[in-house]
Amino acid sequence: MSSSGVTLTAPVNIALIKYWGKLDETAIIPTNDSLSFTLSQDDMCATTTAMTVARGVKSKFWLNGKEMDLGHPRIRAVVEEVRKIAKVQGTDETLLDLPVRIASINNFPTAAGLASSAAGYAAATAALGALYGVKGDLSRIARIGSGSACRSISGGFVRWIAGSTSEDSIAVQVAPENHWPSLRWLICVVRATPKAVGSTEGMRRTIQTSPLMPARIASVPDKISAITKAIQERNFRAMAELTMQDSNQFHAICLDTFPPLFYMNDVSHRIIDFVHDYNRVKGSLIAGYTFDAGPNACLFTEQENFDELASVVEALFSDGVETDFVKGMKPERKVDASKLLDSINVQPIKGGIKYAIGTKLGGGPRKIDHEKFSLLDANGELIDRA
Ligand SMILES: Nc1ncnc2c1ncn2[C@@H]1O[C@H](COP(=O)(O)OP(=O)(O)OP(=O)(O)O)[C@@H](O)[C@H]1O
Ligand SMILES: C[C@@](O)(CCOP(=O)(O)OP(=O)(O)O)CC(=O)O
Repeated sequence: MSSSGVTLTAPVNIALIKYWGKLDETAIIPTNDSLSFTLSQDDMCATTTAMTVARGVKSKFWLNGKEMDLGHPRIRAVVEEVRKIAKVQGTDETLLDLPVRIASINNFPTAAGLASSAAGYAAATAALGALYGVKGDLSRIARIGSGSACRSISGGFVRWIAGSTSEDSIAVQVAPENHWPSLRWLICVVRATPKAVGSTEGMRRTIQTSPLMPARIASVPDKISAITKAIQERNFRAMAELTMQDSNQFHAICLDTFPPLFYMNDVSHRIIDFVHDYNRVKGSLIAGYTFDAGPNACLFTEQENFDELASVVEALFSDGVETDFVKGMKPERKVDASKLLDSINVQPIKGGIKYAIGTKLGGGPRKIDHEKFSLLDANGELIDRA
């Protein structure tokens, strides 16, 4: 009954210079360029299967095992755009006319400020693109699903060029995934439940009400140039400073929005204090942070400091009960942080961080064995992989 199917994974990306604000809400044209770091899919990813089914069978979409509305404007826009481009490129129209089934799962919290929409729409775009044989740039298709998704179409460091039309608002790679192999990330899950105000609504409110927003938009081009140079030169200090400052500015803009957007919480603020104090104690800027639209902290450092950073974070913020605190890429060894902790002027918050995910720089979407890992059976029905 099924005619063809594709299964693949797509990565999360975390912005170092944030996207926040749209000039065009439907086409998702942002107010400014943004620049991100693609995380390894060995640790965090969205997995998506897309397949055509026989005429007369209903098209369907499942997210994390739950059926969703395929008529949702964003997912529908992605399906329609992939089909439109495939048609122009000469794909057989009988294939494009068949009903489609899509199933996706995230192996990390959904809608909690950990860029699930980025990985999810990049996976959907790449899977549909492969299903229909689309060639060329997929980033502008992923962008109409969720702006930040365009950056998950490539690995390494990626810049989303704002552009001014649906055609020229695309993501391009600034440096490949093997450019800076020593970088390590520790994604600290402070809260895994969906946030109160989603990014789309939050940025709409900011555009309408924040008097500080024009100054931020004007400051972004210089920041993009400076961070691109820092990345090219593998200058950790410059990259970390620019990233932390941009995260802080983004959250200042959120507070300047009316009514205000409180994405970070007390634990997030304590983590920020900790990173600055840790750098002070170490006598050098060796760790940085950035926060998306939620309280979860994305900490980063280089490989030589990763084990110590993970141990100190665990000592200060874990509940002390969870034995498997760091998931994903684990530290090679536990470091005795007691001496260091004596010098750090930050009060612990026990249980403030539920768990952390260790990871590094990674590549763009990758096809996986459809027969083995498909989320749909041969009839296009959901396979329970929970
Ligand atoms: N794997 C997926 N496939 C398709 N759509 C997804 C997937 N994962 C998430 N989404 C969509 O993205 C929405 C969540 O987006 P939202 O921007 O609110 O959160 P987030 O992406 O986790 O956080 P942020 O963008 O602030 O980092 C979900 O409600 C769903 O509509
Ligand atoms: C804070 C951010 O993570 C905002 C991401 O916003 P989304 O891409 O989720 O928003 P929509 O385009 O409305 O879907 C910053 C960033 O990733 O650049």
